[in-house]
Amino acid sequence: MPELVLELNGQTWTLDPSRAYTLGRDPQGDVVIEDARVSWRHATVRWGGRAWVIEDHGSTNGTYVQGRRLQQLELAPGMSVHLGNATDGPKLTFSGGGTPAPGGYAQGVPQQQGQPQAAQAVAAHDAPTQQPQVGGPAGQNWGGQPQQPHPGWQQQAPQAAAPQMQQPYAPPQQYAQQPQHQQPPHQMPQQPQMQQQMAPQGVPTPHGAPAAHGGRGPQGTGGPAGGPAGGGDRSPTTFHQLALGRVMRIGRALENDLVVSDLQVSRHHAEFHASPDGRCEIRDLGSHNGTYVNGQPIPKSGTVSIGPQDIVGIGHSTFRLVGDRLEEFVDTGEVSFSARHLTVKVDGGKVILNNVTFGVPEKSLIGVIGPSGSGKSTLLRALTGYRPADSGEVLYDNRNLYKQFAELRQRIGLVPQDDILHKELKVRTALRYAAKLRFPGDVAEAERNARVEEVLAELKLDIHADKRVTSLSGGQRKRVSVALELLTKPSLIFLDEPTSGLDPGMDRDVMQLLRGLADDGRTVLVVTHSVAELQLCDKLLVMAPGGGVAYFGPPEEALNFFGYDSWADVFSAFENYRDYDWMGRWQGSQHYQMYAADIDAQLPQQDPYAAQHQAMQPTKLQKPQSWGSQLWTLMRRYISVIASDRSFLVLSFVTPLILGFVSTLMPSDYGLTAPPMKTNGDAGPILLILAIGACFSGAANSVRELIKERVIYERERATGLSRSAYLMSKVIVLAVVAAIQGVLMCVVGFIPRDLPEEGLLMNNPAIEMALVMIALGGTSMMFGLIISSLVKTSEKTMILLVLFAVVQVVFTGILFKLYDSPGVEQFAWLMPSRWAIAGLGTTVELGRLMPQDKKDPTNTDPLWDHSLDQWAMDVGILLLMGVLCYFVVIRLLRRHEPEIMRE
Ligand SMILES: Nc1ncnc2c1ncn2[C@@H]1O[C@H](COP(=O)(O)OP(=O)(O)OP(=O)(O)O)[C@@H](O)[C@H]1O
Repeated sequence: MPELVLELNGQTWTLDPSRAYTLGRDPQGDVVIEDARVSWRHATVRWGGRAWVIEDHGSTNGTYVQGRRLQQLELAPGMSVHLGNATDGPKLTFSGGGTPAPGGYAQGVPQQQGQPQAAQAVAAHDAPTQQPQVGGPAGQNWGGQPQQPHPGWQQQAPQAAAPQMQQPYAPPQQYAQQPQHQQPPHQMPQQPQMQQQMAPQGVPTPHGAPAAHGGRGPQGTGGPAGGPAGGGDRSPTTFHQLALGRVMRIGRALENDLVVSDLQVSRHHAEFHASPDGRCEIRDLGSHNGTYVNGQPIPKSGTVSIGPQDIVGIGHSTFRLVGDRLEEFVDTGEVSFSARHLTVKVDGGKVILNNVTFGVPEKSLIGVIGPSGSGKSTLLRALTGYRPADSGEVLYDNRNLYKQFAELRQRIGLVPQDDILHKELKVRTALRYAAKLRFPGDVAEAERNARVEEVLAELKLDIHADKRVTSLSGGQRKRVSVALELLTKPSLIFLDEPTSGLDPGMDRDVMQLLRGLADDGRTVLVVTHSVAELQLCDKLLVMAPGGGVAYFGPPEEALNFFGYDSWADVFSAFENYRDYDWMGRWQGSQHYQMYAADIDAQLPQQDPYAAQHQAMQPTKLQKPQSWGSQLWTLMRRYISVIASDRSFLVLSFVTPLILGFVSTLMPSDYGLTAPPMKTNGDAGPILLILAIGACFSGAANSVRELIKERVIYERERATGLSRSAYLMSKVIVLAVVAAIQGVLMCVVGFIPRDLPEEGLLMNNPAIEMALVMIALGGTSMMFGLIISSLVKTSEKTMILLVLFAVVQVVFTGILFKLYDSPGVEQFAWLMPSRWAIAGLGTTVELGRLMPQDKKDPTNTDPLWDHSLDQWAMDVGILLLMGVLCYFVVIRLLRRHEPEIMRE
C-alpha cells in the first residue's frame, strides 16, 4: 500500500494507508489548517483500497479540484486540491506512493518546515529506504528528486475532476451560440467589455491571472455542498464530555451542567442522558422554544434516542454526538445560504418563479431587483418559507429549510415592506412588547429589556427610543423594524423593499445599515426597487419577467453583463423583449458558470431522516410563550395602542353618548311603556335608534382592527404567535369597549324615559335592557371582525360597515312585520339587531305596545313574547351568533398567515 505525501504551505505530511487523516481547523485533527474558509472538520484523506481518497465532510465552503466542487475523489500524484475556495483556498498537493518505511513514521506530524515539496517529493515507486524519517533533522529531505506525476495515476482520476472550470473564458461569440433564443436588443451582449470586467476574484482569466474584484466578503459560489442535513460542518464552539450513566442538563440557568447564554433557550431546557450501555437520549424539559432532533421538534417533555448522525437543536446551538462527547456548534450567523431550483406555480399551472438557483457564503448582502411582476416577492416568500416553493429547496447551513422549518424559522428575520410595529407606541415600548412575545416565557423582564437596549444601541436608535414610531422618519422607522427582527439574533435577514418611499439619502442610510448587518456576521437579502446603492451588495440577483434569473453575480459587473449603461435601459429591455429567453441567456453565460452552475448541478438533498420525521409527533410549531401569557401580553399591548390613540378614545366614548341623546329627541308620551289598554307606537323607533347605535358603534370599533395589523399578524404568527390568543385579545378588549358604550348609551337614552316597573330577569328593567344592548354591541363587534378579516384594504371596510348597519335597520322587525313572512322572516334570523330588538321587546312588552297586525292585535311577533324564556332565547341566540362569528374569524385569519403555518 503506497503512502501519500501531502504538502500544504511548505509543510509536508506522510500519510500511512492504515488510517484516515482528518483535515480542518480542529486543533486535534491530523492536518490543522488555520484558514477561516476551511471547516472545523473539513475533509478526510484515507486509503480507499485501490487509491487514496479525499472526502469532503459536507464542509461549508467546499473542497475543489480544478475549480470543481467535489464530495469524494480518488487522488492522483501531483493533484492539487483547494479547500474553502476553488481558486485561492488553502492548496493541498499530493504526491508520493512509496511503501511504509521500516519502523514506521511519525504519522501526521509535519515534516521540516519550509522545504519546497518539489525537493522532497518521491517518485511513486521510490524505495522506502530512500525516505528519511518524518520530522527528522532539519535540512534532510527525501532524495531531492522533483516529483513527476505518475501517468498511470492520472488516468485513475475520475471524470468529476475534469478541468471544466479551469478553461479560460469562452469567446465572445458565446451568446451567439444560442440560436433557439429570440435575439435580444442589438446592443446586448457586449462581450469584449465583459471579458475585461466580469472576472471575479481568484477566477482564472484567459491569461491565468486572478482578476480584480471589487465585491466584498468571501468569494466563490458559496453554495454549500449537498452534505448531510443538519449543521453542515462548522467549527464546533466547544466539546462537552458525556459521563456514562449521567445526565447533562442544558439551559440558561447557571445551575445547569451546560449553560447556554441564549435568550431563545429556556432556563432548564433539555437533558442529555448517556446510559451505561452507550446509548444516548435527549429529553425536553418542557422548554418554550422546543428541542429539535434533525430539525423536528420532539414532544414537549418527551425523550428521543440520538445517535452520531443526529443533530440536536436548542436555540442557536446544535449538538452532535461524537463518541462519548458532545460537539456544540453555536450559530453566530456565519453560515452559508443557497436556493436550488425554486419553482412556484399558481392555480392553472402558471409558473411565477422559474427554477431559481443561487448561493452565497456567510456574511453576504444580496440585492434582488427586477421589473414589477418578475417574482421578487414570490421569491422572498419561497426563501422564508412563508410560501414554500412547489419544487426546489432552500438550504440554510446545509439544512433544508422546508423540512426543518420548525427549528430554522427561529434563525430567520423578515422585515416586510410595511412596518411591523404599532405606530402609536413608543419605540422602546413597541420593542419590549415584541421581545415579550418572542422570547421564552421564563426570560426575566430585566433580561428582555437589556436585549432591547442592546439592539437600540446597535442600530443607533437609543436617542429615538422614547419617541412614538409614527413621529420617526421613514428611514428611522425601517431601522426600528430591523431592530425588532434583530432581537432574537437571526442569522438570515430578509427585507422587502425597505427603501421604498425613502429619499436617496435615507436609501443609502438603510443600505449601509444592511451592509453593516452582513459584515457583522449575517446573511442579508434585500428585495429593492432602488438601484442607487447596489454596489454595497456582495451579489446581485436580477429577476426577469416570468420569474427566472436573468443575472446573479457581482453588482458591478451586472450592467456590462446586460450590455447597457443604466438599469432603466435594462428594465426597458425586459419590458420590450418580454418573450426573449433571459433565463436561457443567463444559463449560457460565463457568470452562470462562475456563480451558479455548481449549485445548479448538485442533486437535491436526500433527507436521511425522512423516516424519523414521519415518526415524530407532533410537528406543531412551538410557541415561545404559553397561550395565557401571549393573551395577556397582546391585551396589554392592544390597550396601550388604544390608550395612545386619543382620537379613537374620544370617538369611542362620545359616539354612544350622542346616539343615546339622539334617541331622547324623539317625542314620546309614554317612553318605553304604556298604560294598560293603551299602545305606544313610539317605543319601537326609540329602541330601534338605540339598537342600531349599538350595532354601529360595536362594528365600527372592530372593522379596521385586523386589516390594519395584517402584516404584523403575519410576521408574529411566523414567530410563534397563537392565532386564538391574538383574536381573543381583540375580542376581550373590544368587548369591554362595547360594554362601556352600551352602558353609556343606555344611561343617556333611558334616564328621561318611562320604563316598565320591573323586568323579566331582574327588578330593574334598565339593567336588563342594558345587558341586551351590551350583547348586541359585542356581537356586532364580531361581525366587524369578520369584515376586517375579509377585506383586502382598509378602505373597503367603511362601505361594508355602512352596508351592515343599513341591513340591521331593515331587519329589526320594527319597520315592518317580519313574522308570518316566509323567507324574509328566516333571513332576519341572521341579523343580530333582530334578536336584540326581540330581547328588548320582551322586557318592554313591545308586542302589546306596538301591535303590527292591525286586524288581529293579539297576533304579535313571537320573538317579543313577554316571558323570561323568550328573553333568554333572544339573548342566547344573540350571544351564540357572536361565538359563531369568532370561529368564522379564526378560519378567515388563516388566509393571512404564512402558508407553512396553516395548521
Ligand atoms: N397567487 C397568485 N396567483 C396568480 N398569480 C400570481 C399570484 N401571486 C403572484 N402572481 C403573479 O406572479 C407574478 C409575480 O408576482 P410578484 O408579486 O412576486 O412580483 P414582484 O416582482 O414582487 O412585483 P412587484 O415588484 O410589483 O412587487 C405577477 O405577475 C403576479 O401577478
